[in-house]
Amino acid sequence: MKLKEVKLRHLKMTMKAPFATSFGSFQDKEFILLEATDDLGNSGWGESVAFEVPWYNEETFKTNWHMLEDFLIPALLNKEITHPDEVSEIFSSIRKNNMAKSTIEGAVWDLYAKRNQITLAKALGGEKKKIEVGISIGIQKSVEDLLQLIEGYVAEGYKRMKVKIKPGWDVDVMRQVREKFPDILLMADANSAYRLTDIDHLKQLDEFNLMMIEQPLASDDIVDHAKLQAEMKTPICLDESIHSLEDTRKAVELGSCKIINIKIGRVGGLTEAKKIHDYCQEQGIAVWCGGMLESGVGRAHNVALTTLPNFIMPGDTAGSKRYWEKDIITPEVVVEDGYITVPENAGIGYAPDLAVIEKYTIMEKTYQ
Ligand SMILES: O=C(O)CCC(=O)c1ccccc1C(=O)O
Ligand SMILES: [Mg+2]
Repeated sequence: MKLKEVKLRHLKMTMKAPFATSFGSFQDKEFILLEATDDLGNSGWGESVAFEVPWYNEETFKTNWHMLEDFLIPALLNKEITHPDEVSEIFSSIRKNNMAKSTIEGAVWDLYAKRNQITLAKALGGEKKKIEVGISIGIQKSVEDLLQLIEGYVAEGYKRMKVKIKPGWDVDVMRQVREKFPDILLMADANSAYRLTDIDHLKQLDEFNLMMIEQPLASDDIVDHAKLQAEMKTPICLDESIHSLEDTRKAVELGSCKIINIKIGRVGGLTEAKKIHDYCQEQGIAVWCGGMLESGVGRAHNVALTTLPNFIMPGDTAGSKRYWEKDIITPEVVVEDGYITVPENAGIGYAPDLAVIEKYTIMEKTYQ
């Protein structure tokens, strides 16, 4: 297959409610949608999960646009590609910029599946017909607000509650959540808000029977996480620290975590995500699929990846309506009783709605 044309669109969508983490709050989401057209006229879709501000990692949607326009699109246009795994090889001389790489690599995977008339899930080797999902809940104004939200999400059927924490919004909050909901699957995500010197404070979280604590320490650390894990009963899950299979191997060998959150963008695409999945499966390390407040296109990729067998814990891929008044795909991603039914149409399985996409588009540019 050959990519004959690539279109980048800069979209702006507004979430129903702000989402607050230890590093900042989001409501407007500006991001890049990529549409690649092959030699048969098929369209493959990818989404950049980089945010406007480099809080979560060093990339932004503008650095992604630059990388795509100046390096990544030219490296793929009109090149014969037999399998999407070749994309990461072609990009191997370009360092990092994983979210930029993943944007176009995802579109190539979608095209590959569409050309073979199979679902993206099947192309990846996934077999689940439905996937179990949880929900990630931002920092709230009051504990009452948080408890009320959790009550609603439990009633909707979400299988696992993830509560964002930061210094001043942690042990007491988790205690109150656990008291009110003694039996739910519960976890906390600190987004790197602590240091190893906070170890005595963090150890108090061991009381609450949490499934895991996600990324408590620095976003570039695996050494201090190993020291913390040795002292904590609660499993540590790494998010920000893991960019590749190599990072995963080192973290597992050091004992830095017992669980890995796989985000396709953070690791540079589906091929690397699958490698991490396979390695963790061999090592007995559980994985689950993280989220980046995606639109329907990125969400569809997450759904497909989660069909792989070692995604044994509910992910952060909530339904479209948790984020958007109107998502950009038809149908939207729907969660019923905590499950998403994996779509059966070829490729990502949801159809990007061009009319809706146009409404959210600020700028677009085509490359041939
Ligand atoms: O609902 C989602 O998409 C996941 C939300 C989430 O937790 C998150 C959102 C933005 C940046 C980082 C994270 C994270 O997983 O750390
Ligand atoms: Mg996280």
